[in-house]
Amino acid sequence: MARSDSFFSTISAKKPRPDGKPSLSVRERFSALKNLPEFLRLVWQTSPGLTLGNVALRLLRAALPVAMLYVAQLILDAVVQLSRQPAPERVLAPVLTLVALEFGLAVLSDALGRGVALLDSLLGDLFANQTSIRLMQHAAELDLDQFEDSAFYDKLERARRQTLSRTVLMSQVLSQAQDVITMGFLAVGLVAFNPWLLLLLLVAVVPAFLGESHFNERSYSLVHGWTPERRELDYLRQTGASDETAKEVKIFGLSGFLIDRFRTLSDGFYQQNKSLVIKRAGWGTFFAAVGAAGYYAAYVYIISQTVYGQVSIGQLTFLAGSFARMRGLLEGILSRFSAVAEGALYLQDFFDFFHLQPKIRRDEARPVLPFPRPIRWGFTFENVGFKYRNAEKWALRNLSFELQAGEKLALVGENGAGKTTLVKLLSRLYDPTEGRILLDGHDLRDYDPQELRQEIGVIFQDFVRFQLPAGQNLAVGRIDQKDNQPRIEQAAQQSLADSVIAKLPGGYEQMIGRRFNGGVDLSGGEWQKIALGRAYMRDAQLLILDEPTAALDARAEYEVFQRFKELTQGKTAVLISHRFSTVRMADRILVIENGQFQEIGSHEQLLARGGRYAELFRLQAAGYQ
Ligand SMILES: Nc1ncnc2c1ncn2[C@@H]1O[C@H](COP(=O)(O)OP(=O)(O)OP(=O)(O)O)[C@@H](O)[C@H]1O
Repeated sequence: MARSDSFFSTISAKKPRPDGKPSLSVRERFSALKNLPEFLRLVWQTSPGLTLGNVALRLLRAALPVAMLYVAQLILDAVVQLSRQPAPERVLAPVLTLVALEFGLAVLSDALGRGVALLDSLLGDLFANQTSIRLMQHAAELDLDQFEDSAFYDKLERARRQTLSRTVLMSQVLSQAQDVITMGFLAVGLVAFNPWLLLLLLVAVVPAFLGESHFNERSYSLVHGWTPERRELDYLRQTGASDETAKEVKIFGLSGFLIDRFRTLSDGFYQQNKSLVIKRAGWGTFFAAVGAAGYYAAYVYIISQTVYGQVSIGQLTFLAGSFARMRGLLEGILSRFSAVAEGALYLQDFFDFFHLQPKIRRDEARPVLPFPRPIRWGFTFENVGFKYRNAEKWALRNLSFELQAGEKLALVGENGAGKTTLVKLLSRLYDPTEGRILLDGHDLRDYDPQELRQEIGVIFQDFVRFQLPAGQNLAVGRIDQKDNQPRIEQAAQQSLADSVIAKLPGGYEQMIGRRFNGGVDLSGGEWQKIALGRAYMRDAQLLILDEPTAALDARAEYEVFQRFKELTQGKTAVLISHRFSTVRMADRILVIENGQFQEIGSHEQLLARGGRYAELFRLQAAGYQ
């Protein structure tokens, strides 16, 4: 074998992982075990009853192998004894009693095994469900900004993927404890006979353990390092075959492109994994042979002791059985140790994810102001600047203006000008990088973000098309009112969604979207009316509509805005639109260009001013002539 391929060179070289980090050392692996107590605490919290039952059954089961071997020894010795007596004096009854005892133990062992498997599976299912829930809860608390960080996504992805493997880890840890106890029982018998046998056992098993743990470490490194690519693979798989993308994939003939990329990535992983599993199989065979040699050496020794009359035939079977069993157990314990250590490493990702804390949250150390009801003066932007994570360019800079209480303000600007960003800052999905935003004279950060969001109704241009029944799709605007049918119907009337719902076969109960059975899809404009209804579900003091009518026909748009003016009387509203027919209805219009303040004023004032707004307005008006 080439030097570079040898096990010893790979174990010593600390090869870099595909993600550039060095591979994990044995010490790192041991230190990952520190995650186990916290993990076991979570298992216990999942169900103390099932956990206790599981441990009790496993303890009982741990004692059975040595008991069965001992009964087998008694049976053989009794048989040998009997065979030496003259035939008429032989009595079978004591032997049969022993056989019945062994039969009972065998049945008990099987029943306990099944009981353990049952409790493992129930506990595992509960644990997987609870961790998935915790995962969703925690993800919901985090900042939007964190979701835009790819390292965060990788963490989330690893944490999510491990929901199932963590239940495996749980039974591995419990089985480990069970096997250690069984080993302890068996070791007592073996040491009593000859302590050297125990040493022989270690010599037979330890190299296999080292090999196994080395390859586990490499396998973890490989999988860990490939997380971004595996995320991309999932994305490609989803894009290549999903209802949402099928239309464009077909029209643009994208399937070949997607499949090529998938093939390149998946082949890369396959090749790296293949070389690893081949090496693993080779070294595994070698170490298994070493283990077998150890076992047969011990066997020969025990046989010779039997031949020379040092031990009985029954003891021979007990010792040989003990040794074989211990070898199996020790191998299992050691290799499971590296699997457990590997699982504990993955656990690190899981806990890391839970240790991520949002920045935008109520600061307990800072006094929190009650949200003003009603808002008295409004919002003030003071020299506000914002840069997205990892972005070179400022999305907004030096922005100062006032949004007065009760005012309808329209935002105008070309694509990428920063309109949506402004709205995200207003609803505290992000905090400004520079400057500050005030509400009634106080920094927005002095209010509870939760309360602030309750007072704001925002419909974004990329609103979510929830695959839910029509009524609930509206109710997501205020989910605690999901059973308040009159309120849902009122919101539907206000947003014109009522006419859409009237045409659905199932009315408010009709599932919308094609993902689930019996779902009906809507047109873009119909979806928009539903989304708009979400804003009316709220009793918000500030309503923000980010291009709410882009997909509506001219008549619907006119109606929506007539209603919008009526329905938001006395409320503050921000409206983003590229249609000037809509924009001109606002009290004032703020024009932004390249993230910078350009001008502000009423439609008439801005036209008279002859600036950017007037230019854009005339440009659009010319299109209609
Ligand atoms: N999540 C993000 N990460 C990095 N950059 C972003 C992100 N979202 C927006 N940007 C950038 O910030 C700038 C402003 O984007 P924004 O969405 O606020 O523009 P907009 O005026 O709403 O555009 P449109 O009219 O196209 O909706 C753009 O240059 C955009 O590329």
